[in-house]
Amino acid sequence: MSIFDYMQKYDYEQLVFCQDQNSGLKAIICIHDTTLGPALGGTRMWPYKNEEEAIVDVLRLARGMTYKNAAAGLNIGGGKAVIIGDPRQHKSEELFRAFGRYIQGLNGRYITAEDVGTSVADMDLIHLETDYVTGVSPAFGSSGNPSPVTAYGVYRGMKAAAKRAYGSDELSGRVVAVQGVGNVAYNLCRHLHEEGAHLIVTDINEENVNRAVNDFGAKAVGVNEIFSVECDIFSPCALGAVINDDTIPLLKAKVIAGAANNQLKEERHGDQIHEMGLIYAPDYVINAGGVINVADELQGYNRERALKKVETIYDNILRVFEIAERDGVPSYKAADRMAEERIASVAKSRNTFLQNGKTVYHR
Ligand SMILES: NC(=O)c1ccc[n+]([C@@H]2O[C@H](COP(=O)([O-])OP(=O)(O)OC[C@H]3O[C@@H](n4cnc5c(N)ncnc54)[C@H](O)[C@@H]3O)[C@@H](O)[C@H]2O)c1
Ligand SMILES: CC(C)C[C@H](N)C(=O)O
Repeated sequence: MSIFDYMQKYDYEQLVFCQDQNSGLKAIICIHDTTLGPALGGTRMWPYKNEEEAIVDVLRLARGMTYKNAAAGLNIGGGKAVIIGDPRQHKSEELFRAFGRYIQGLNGRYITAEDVGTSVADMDLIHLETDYVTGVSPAFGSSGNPSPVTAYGVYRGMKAAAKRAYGSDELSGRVVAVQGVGNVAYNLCRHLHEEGAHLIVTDINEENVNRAVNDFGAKAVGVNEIFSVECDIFSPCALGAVINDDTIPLLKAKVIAGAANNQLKEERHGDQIHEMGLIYAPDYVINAGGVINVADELQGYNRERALKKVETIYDNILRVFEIAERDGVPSYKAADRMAEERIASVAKSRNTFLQNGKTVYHR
């Protein structure tokens, strides 16, 4: 399919290619939809094999942010950026500053933040060239690393999913199996441990496993074992596509609730777990804490206000289950409907009330 055909199919607004010979920057910024507000989404740095792989990724990720931001109740549209390169080798001040200048050139239509392969330090460099970056160091009045706040949102969403499955959101005594104990999941484990949940963890990084074992008394298992352990809740917090033909038959949990993006390998896997009676908290609804936190910076960052908003992930997850019941669909489809209904209703009200062609922010 041609790029324009694909953009037309999912109604993308803009795709921007950025090249800077001096720093070696090769980046792509994608703005999917700005109905709700400026497009906000992180910058991923990844050693893509070729340009096509990078284009496909940025298109998919940007559309995902439209849904994530809408479902979270933010007045923010969806976008994302990718930098082609190895984050362990190709980072430099010049590269991020060049990238920042391209973002500035979009004059606020796209606002960036952290994603896989980028950090607060990288955002600080981008910030030297543009106003349109979030997740910058707290020293600049910004919100810093989004991961702990993402974790808090996942914890809240997990409680809502437990309520749906077991009639109580109490996690004390529940067994939670966590796949990947990195930045987000370490903080998630802390919340779960404090509430009295029992943790089973795995990671390809031994140091991360040891940290969870030592700090929270977690039981460590092998990376393939995690899918089949006896537990109440399975929490995918590593990479995407872990709910698939191979793993579904192994799962013992009644609830799936974790931080990873794109957990379902294909939509049909969402149908399959629904038919099996599993309670699945859709990934982009439960892991929206990070973007809710960085979006708060657009009003002048207030951590208390941001955390209050992150708490509403609990209600958003329950609302998804209500829509699923209302429409007789799996929860992943219900989440899409929740996001689409909100975008459509705001678009309609703008058509009705906007007469001067200017953008207004509905708060
Ligand atoms: N950081 C955020 O604020 C945020 C926000 C939304 C979504 N997410 C998503 O949540 C997930 C975790 O993000 P993070 O920031 O904690 O990343 P991270 O890299 O810090 O943690 C991921 C962990 O998973 C481990 N891992 C990778 N492959 C594995 C495998 N096959 N088996 C077991 N462990 C494996 C890694 O070693 C690492 O410890 C990612 O999918 C990310 O896209 C993160
Ligand atoms: C804006 C970022 C903090 C968003 C985060 N990378 C996510 O996937 O939700």
